[in-house]
Amino acid sequence: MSATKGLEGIVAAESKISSIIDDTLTYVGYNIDDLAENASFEEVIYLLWHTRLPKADELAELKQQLADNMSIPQAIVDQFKTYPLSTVHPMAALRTAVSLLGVFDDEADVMDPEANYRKAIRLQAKIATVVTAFARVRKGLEPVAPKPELGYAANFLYMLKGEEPAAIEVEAFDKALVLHADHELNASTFTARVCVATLSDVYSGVTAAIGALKGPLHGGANEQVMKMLTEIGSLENVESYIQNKLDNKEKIMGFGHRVYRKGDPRAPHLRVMSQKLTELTGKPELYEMSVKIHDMIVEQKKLPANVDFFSASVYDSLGIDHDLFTPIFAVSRTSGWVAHILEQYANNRLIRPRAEYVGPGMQKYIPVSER
Ligand SMILES: CC(=O)SCCNC(=O)CCNC(=O)[C@H](O)C(C)(C)COP(=O)(O)OP(=O)(O)OC[C@H]1O[C@@H](n2cnc3c(N)ncnc32)[C@H](O)[C@@H]1OP(=O)(O)O
Ligand SMILES: O=C([O-])CC(=O)C(=O)O
Repeated sequence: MSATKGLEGIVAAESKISSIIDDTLTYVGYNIDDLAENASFEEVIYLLWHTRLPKADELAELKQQLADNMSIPQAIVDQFKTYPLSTVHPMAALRTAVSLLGVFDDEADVMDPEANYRKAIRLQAKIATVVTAFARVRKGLEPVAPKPELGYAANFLYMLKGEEPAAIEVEAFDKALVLHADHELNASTFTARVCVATLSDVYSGVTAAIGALKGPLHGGANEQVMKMLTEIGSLENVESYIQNKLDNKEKIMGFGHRVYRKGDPRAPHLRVMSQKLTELTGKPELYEMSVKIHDMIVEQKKLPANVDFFSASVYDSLGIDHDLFTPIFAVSRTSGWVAHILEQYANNRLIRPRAEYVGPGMQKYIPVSER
C-alpha cells in the first residue's frame, strides 16, 4: 500500500456537476466561456442544483425564493458584535456564522431531499447577508436589509455598501460569481463531500468547506494576491519584488494549479474585467502590475495564472475590502458545495481512504516510571 501525496490524479467520486477535461471547464456540459458571457449567477445555481438550465418560470421562482430567504437571525448580528472585531478574519466569522445558521434552522437535521433543497436555498440566500452584515458591523455600521427586487449580485453589493451599485459593477460581480461557482473535486468541495458522506447535515458540510477554502493554497490565495500587489505598490517595483521571490523559491500566489496545465480558463475572463474596471476606477497601474507579474511567472516558471490572480484587482476595483475576497469566493462556491452535497446524499457511501503507515514497528509499552 503506497500513498499518493495530495491524492493527485485520484478519481474519488463520480459527478454530473462540473468537469475539467484537457483544461476545459464545463458546468453540466456547458463551457465556462459560454456561461461567463451569457448566464446569470442564479441560472448557474439552478444549473448546478438541477443539472439543467431553468426555464423562465423556474428561474423566476428561484430568484423569488432567494430573495424571500435573505434575512438572517438577529442573534448572528448580535454575536458578530461580541467578536474581537479589529482582528477576526471574515472567513472565521463566516465559518462560525454558517454553523450558527444551522443552529437556527429547525430542519437542520431533517435528511429528506425536499428538506435538504429548502436548506440549500436558505443557505445560499443567507450567506450573502452574513458576509455583508459582518463587513458592516465591524465598521460600526448597521447591516442593510436586502432589496427583494434586486438580483443576487446587485443585492450583495447593495447590502455591502448601502447604495445601489452601477450596472457595470453588477455585471462584473455577477460574472465573478458565475466563474467561481463550481470546480469539480477541489479541496473545499471534497471536504464538503467527505463531511456529508457520514450523513452529517448540509450546514456541517458547508462549514467544513469554508474552513478548507480559507487556506492560502486554495481560496485564500485571492487575498494574498492583493497583499502582494499592495506591497509592490507600483509598476517599477514589480521586477525586483518578483525576481527576489523567485530567487528565494517562494510561491507566487495566484499561479499554478493541480489540474490545469496550459491555463485556467476562468483567468482570461477576469483579466478582461480587471483591465476594464481598473481603467474605469482610474487605477490602470494595478492591471499593468498584474500583467507584468503574469508575464514574469509564465516566462520563468511556465506557470499560468489561476482564478485567484486577476480576481484580486477586479474586487479591489469594485471597492471591496481585501479580506472579503475569500468570503465572496465562499458565497459563490456555496452553490457548488451544495450541489455536490446533494449529489453525495443521492448516491452515498462513506468516504474513508487508507493511510500508508510509515511510523515505528511494533513497540512494547513501557510504564511511565521506567521511561
Ligand atoms: C481556487 C484555487 O484554489 S486556485 C489555487 C490557489 N492557490 C494559489 O494560487 C497558491 C499558489 N499556488 C500553489 O501553491 C500551487 O500551485 C497549488 C497549491 C495551487 C497546486 O499545488 P500542487 O499541485 O501541489 O503543486 P506543487 O505545490 O507541488 O508545485 C509543483 C511545483 O511548482 C512550483 N509552484 C507551484 N505553484 C507555484 C507558485 N504559485 N509559485 C512558484 N512556484 C510554484 C512548486 O514550488 C513546485 O516546484 P518544485 O517541483 O520545484 O518543488
Ligand atoms: O480546483 C482546484 O483545485 C482549485 C480551484 O481552482 C477552485 O476550487 O476553483
